[in-house]
Amino acid sequence: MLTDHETGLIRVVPYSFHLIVDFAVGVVFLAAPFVLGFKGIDFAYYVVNALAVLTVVSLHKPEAAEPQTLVAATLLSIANLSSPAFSADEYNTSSGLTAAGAPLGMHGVDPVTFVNLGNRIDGAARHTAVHDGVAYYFSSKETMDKFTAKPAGYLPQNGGFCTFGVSVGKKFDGDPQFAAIVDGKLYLFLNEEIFREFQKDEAGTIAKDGGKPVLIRARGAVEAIRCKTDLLAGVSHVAAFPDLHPGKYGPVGSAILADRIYPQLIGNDIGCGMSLFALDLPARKLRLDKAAQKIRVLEEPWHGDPGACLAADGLPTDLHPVALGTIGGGNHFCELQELDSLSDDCLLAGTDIRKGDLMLLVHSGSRSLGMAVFGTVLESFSGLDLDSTVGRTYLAAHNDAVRWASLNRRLIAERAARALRSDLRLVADAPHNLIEEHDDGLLHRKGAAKADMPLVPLAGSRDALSYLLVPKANRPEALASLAHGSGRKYDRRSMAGRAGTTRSDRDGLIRTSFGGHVICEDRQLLIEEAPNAYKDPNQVLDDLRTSDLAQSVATLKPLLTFKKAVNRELAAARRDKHGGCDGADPSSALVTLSGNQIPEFTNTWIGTVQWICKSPFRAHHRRQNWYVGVFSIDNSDLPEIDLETSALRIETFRSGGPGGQHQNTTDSGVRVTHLPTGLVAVSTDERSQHRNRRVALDRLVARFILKREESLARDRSAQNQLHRLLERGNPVRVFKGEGFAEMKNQAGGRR
Ligand SMILES: Nc1nc2c(ncn2[C@@H]2O[C@H](COP(=O)(O)O)[C@@H](O)[C@H]2O)c(=O)[nH]1
Ligand SMILES: [Mn+2]
Repeated sequence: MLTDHETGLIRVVPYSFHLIVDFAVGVVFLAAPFVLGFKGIDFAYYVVNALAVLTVVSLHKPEAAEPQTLVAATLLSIANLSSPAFSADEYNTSSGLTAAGAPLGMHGVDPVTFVNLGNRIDGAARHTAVHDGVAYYFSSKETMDKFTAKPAGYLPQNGGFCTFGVSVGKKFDGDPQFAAIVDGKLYLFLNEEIFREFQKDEAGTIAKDGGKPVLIRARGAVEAIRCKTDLLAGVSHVAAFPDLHPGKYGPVGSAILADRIYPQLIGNDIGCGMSLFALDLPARKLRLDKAAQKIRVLEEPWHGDPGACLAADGLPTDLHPVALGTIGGGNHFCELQELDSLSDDCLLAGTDIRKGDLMLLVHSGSRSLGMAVFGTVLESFSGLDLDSTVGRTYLAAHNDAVRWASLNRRLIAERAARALRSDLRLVADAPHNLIEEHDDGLLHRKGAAKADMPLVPLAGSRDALSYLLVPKANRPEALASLAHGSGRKYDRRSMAGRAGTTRSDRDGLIRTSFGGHVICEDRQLLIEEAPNAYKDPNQVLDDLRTSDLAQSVATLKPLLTFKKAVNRELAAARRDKHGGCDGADPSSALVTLSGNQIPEFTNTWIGTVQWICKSPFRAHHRRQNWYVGVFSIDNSDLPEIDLETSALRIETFRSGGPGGQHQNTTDSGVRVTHLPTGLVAVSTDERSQHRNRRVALDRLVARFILKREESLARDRSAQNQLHRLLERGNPVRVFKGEGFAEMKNQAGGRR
């Protein structure tokens, strides 16, 4: 056995040598305090360290590695408790961990010999392959290579859980001693008794597992969704899809019908969705390296005409123009893909797409517009009544954000297409975070694609195929929705230990197994969004197919994924200014106060506050005096909108909206102007003037709230400049030390 010292002078040494060195260190540490006459804490320090080293060395038995494995296993399982590892939910890894700490599948039995020859042979740790976070042992390199080339051909069904258990909705250990191969697929069972039960009705038991894909693949999330929807009043129907996973406010991959509006179910990225476009450029003509340079334009602000674009899409001409044409952070992306296969041309007749075409898949939402809209109802955990002013106002602003997000995806695609000198046409636009008014209630889709349309994209990951789906129309229980992606397997925080841990690992993250490129110059984001953070999209597709919810008509191969580029000149300038660091730490903070004695309180703080202490963050900095400027900002004079006053001008006009013939005979369109602010809202959405008036008023209120949010944000950034006015000296309060003890003046008052 060898040990690998990644940072040592001699990297790989025999394990026995490693043990001898450790043993010698232990003996020296034990002898040193006696020889050198140490006492007290020094004595204890050496003895405790010596005993720890010698205990670990003594645990080793050369012929069997179990003790170390056990220690590692215990530590790892404790570590795993604190970071959700969904793979434990999807795969049966009850046989423990490998020596390297990965969960072990199939009880260490070689799945390839089992499937190919029906032989149950134990694999060896030296032939280990890891798939989806689970390790499998193989009896030879040949079987391991076979598995790596095509894992799906050898993996046990139902994640290695007992097939009979799964058929009755339970997850029991699947023991390879009790196994069956049916149609080339491997099924495992808990014990002999259960295995005999299975033999009574093989086909029936296997068929039953196909009906429960969600329960098998995401049990934790299903339990979470049940809890969540049990707590919400007025929920009448829930549909969950195979990409289901826990989200910040609620389950992602779900459609929920309720009689109230639950903004929390949608969160702040209102209108997020996937839009797929076909380019007029065949993949064979693409120069990937050149395209990678050109597509960086997406990081620059967009310089188009926002007013014209917004108006053309029936949106207010000044609705959040600043962020238009840009992707945003998180897992949003613009991906250049090749149409890899097309299953049935006639199904796609309308779209005129062919194998070998270049496509763009854009995933983006409503940026800070959605955040501002959500910010107005952040605390409405018990939902909003559709007939309340706040409910209608939220929904109107939400609807605008959904349309804004769709327009934004189109603008992003147009920018990318222009950079690649190509035209483009829309193939599918499917939002997946939105609320819709339906006859039987309010349909909340969170990470569930709107599927009452001919084609729906299903995103894989930047290193997996994506798919184009045709939804099945005859499944009302799916609430006109579908899976939107593969869904997260690991949360963002836990990705730090799962990807990009070594330099070569990190370098690998910007290449894909399809020979593609990834542009993501934010290292943390690159790791958080690594392909292994996601479930297998092929499995999601399989689940959709077996549940008869959709069929795939095209596969899309990722070539170039754009997420985030750094403007190198700007970054260098910023680094120079901040003396080598990027100046990313916050230099000011905004504190909002409420209550009735605010002036009395703030008067004792406004001015300069001094802190006397060596900085715990800058150990070598000699400075001991730090100053903070405290300024008061009063935003209580922002006007409230009052719809009952004569401050409104309401005009009607002949509408070009969906009024059909009706539109020519009456003035159904309504324009409302709020005279003090000049804000205008228009509606031609409805046939009746009365309803258009209501919609326009709702829009006006929503726009007013947005304006307030935007102006507050602007004020905040102006106020952040205040720290430049800081006076160093003459402090109103002085604090000392890491405990911030306040220093008093001679009269015993504040200094
Ligand atoms: N083709 C790509 N798909 C990706 C990428 N990163 C993530 N994804 C998939 O998109 C969905 C988006 O999920 P959401 O809940 O945040 O809307 C996710 O489930 C993945 O399947 C990528 O770079 N390329
Ligand atoms: Mn999304």
